[in-house]
Amino acid sequence: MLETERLTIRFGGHVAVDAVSCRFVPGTLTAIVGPNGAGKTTYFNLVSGQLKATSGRVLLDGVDITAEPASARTHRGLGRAFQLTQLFPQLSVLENVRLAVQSRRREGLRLWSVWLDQRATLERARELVEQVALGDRADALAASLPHGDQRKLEVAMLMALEPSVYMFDEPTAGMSVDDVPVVLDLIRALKARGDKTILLVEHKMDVVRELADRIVVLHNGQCVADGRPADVIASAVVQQAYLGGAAPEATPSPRYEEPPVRTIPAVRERRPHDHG
Ligand SMILES: Nc1ncnc2c1ncn2[C@@H]1O[C@H](COP(=O)(O)OP(=O)(O)OP(=O)(O)O)[C@@H](O)[C@H]1O
Repeated sequence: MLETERLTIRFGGHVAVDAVSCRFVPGTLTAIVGPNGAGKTTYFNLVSGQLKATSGRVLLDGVDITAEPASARTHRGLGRAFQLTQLFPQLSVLENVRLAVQSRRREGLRLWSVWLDQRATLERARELVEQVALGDRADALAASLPHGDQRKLEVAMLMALEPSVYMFDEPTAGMSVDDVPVVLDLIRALKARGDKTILLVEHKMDVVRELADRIVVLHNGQCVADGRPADVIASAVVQQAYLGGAAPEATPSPRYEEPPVRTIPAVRERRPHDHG
C-alpha cells in the first residue's frame, strides 16, 4: 500500500501540491487527472523522491519513506518509468534492459552461479524486449530509437525492476498509433495480475475510462475528487476543473459529497494570504 498524507510542496510562494492525502492499494489502477499545471507530475516527483516535500508524508507499506532518496524508494519496490535521461544512449536496447534486470537480481559469489545468473538475466531481458515489441530492434542503440520506441524501452526497464508499485506518467505521450496499444496492453496485463499498485497520469480520457478502477483529480495542487470513474467523471467538480479552468465554489453539490467520491470541500480560487 502506498499512501500520501497531506503531501505538500511550495516553490517560493506557489503551492504546487497542496496537502494531498491519498491511498493506493494493490490490485488497483488509479488514474491521476487534472488540467495542465494541476500538479500531477510534481505529485509523482514527490512520491518517487525526485522532489523533497515541504511537508506531509509518503508511506509505503506503512513505512515512512518521506526522507528517503529516489534510489532507496526504488529498492523498496516503488517503480517509476525511467526518464529518457536515464537510458544509456550508447548501449543497445537489449543491454539497457539487461542492466535493469541485473540491478534487480543479486549475483552469487561463486563463478557457476554468476554464469547461471547472467544467462537468466539475458533471457529475462530478451523476454522483456519482446514483450514491448522491440525484438527486431534489440541490437539498435537506444539513442537511435524513435521517441515511441524509447518510451517502450522505458517500460521494459521499469518492468525489469519488478516493482510492487508502478508509476506511469503519460506513458503513451508522443507515440504513434501503432505503439500506443503495445504499451496499453502491457499496463492491462500488469493490472490483470491483481497484485500491483498502479498509478497513471493520463490526459486521454478514453484511456482513463477503460483502465482506471479509481480516479483522483488534482486542481491547483489540491485533490478535488477521488472515487469511482463514472462518479468522478460525472461530478460537477471535474466538469468545472476541465471545462471552466476555474476551481469550483466552496459549496459542493450533494452528489459528490456522497461516497464513494471524496471531494475536498474547501476547493476555491487561491488567494495570496492562503499559503503565506
Ligand atoms: N521546479 C519548479 N519550480 C517552480 N514551479 C514549478 C516547478 N515544478 C513545477 N512547478 C509548477 O507547479 C505547477 C504544477 O506543475 P506540474 O508539472 O506538476 O503540473 P501537471 O499537472 O503535471 O501539468 P501537465 O499536465 O501540463 O504536465 C505548475 O504551476 C508548475 O509551473
